[in-house]
Amino acid sequence: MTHSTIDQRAAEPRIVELRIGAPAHGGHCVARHEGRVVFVRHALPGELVRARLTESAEEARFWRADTVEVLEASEHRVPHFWAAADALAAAAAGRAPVGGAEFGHAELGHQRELKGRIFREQLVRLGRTDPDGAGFAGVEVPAGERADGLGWRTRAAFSVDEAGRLAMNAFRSNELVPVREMPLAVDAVNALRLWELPLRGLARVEVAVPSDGGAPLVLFVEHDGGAPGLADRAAKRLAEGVSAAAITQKGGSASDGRGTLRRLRGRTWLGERAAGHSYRVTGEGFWQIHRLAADTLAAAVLQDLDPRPGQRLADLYAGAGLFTAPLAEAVGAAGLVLSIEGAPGTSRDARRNLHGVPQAQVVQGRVEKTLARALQERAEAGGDGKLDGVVLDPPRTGAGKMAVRQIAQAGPARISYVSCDPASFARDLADFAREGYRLEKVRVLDLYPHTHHMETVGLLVRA
Ligand SMILES: C[S@@+](CC[C@H](N)C(=O)[O-])C[C@H]1O[C@@H](n2cnc3c(N)ncnc32)[C@H](O)[C@@H]1O
Repeated sequence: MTHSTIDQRAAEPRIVELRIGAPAHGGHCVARHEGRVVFVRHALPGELVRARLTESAEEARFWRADTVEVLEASEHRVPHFWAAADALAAAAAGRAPVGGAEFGHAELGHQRELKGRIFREQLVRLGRTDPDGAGFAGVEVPAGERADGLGWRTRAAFSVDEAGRLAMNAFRSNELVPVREMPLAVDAVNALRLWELPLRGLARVEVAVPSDGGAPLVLFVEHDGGAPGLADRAAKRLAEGVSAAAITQKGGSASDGRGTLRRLRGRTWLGERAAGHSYRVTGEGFWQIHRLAADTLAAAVLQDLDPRPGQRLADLYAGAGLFTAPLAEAVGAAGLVLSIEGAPGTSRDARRNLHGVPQAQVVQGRVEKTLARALQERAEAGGDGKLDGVVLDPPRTGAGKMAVRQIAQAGPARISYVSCDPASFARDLADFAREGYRLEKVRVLDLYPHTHHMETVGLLVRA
């Protein structure tokens, strides 16, 4: 019996005809084939499609499929804006579409409607919470967004194929698809024309551009033990003013403190501005991806937490200190913002960004391991170890029970929860409910147009 769920019979793909049902979390729609659930990509609710089974092990509870032909199209279907990500064009050419624009075949308004349905379903099913009771008013478009939903990514990561071409991965696959544009990225990324650089022998290329349009930083990721000088050669071909660095990955990324970042030209960091503050973000260090996200989220968090002078707050999963800086300003010298970030490189950025702000206490470590201890230390130093408010912005996996319990034990009156995943947000909501918190208000922002992702900002208060 095979334990692989990937359908290896590529020479003889199994095509099935499916009537498409509801949208599901993760960028799929649900269909049924001979009683079994099939998660179908690149289809829309109501459509009749022919789909290639991409995972179809007999023993699997559900299968996966990708649309290759639309027999009855939804009224919301539109031509895909990006050939490399267009599933139908890819199927016709006998290749897979690149991931990262999996909703590009739907009108933008319909994409947001689907995200709203998915969000509501996750909250009710996993969070036992009615989002409408918390004022959920549908997925919002951030102020300043382009009407076509393109040109928003300030960060992009590419692979390099064996022929040295800039490429991206197909969904859940090692298959590399060469690309010569990235329509979701800001113009400054496409203006680099990375696909024209000599990349053969490099592992990946990552690019970041400051949200306000400053000079880009290109990271050339070298294979461990790869030929020397490849990154230097590619960097020389970049336009003047573009910074470049090389990373040799030894099982991790530079911001994890396990890789090495080598300056090739210009700076190894980006200067970002948001919420009236300046930030330095090194190499691979975390910064919000959508050009409008940092300002939009900081404003939402400040509105929900409503910080006052002298208050004690915590910014958890703090990154380079995006929320810590404005919160520290609001609580003033008599207050406290405990800023906890796990990645050593990103935490070093936070330390630099908050240098000279004594009320911001930067702690590097995992929230679930450090929060209770940091508060205990404050209690031993004469405080009560309590917090007035908390903002948490965990990675896709969410905060988890241990972190939720420690946050609740600190007794904050207000918790602002920023989330990029409705499922983990919903699960954490259920844990917060067990600790006596309820969702008072929730907003969902479309900070990832043309993908299935969404950003949530929830305000929790004591029940
Ligand atoms: C979604 S980002 C948010 C960063 C920041 N709030 C911002 O908006 O720029 C999540 C951050 O959490 C960090 N992280 C992931 N797991 C963590 C953990 N268990 N404890 C602390 N930080 C963690 C990541 O390194 C990343 O910087």
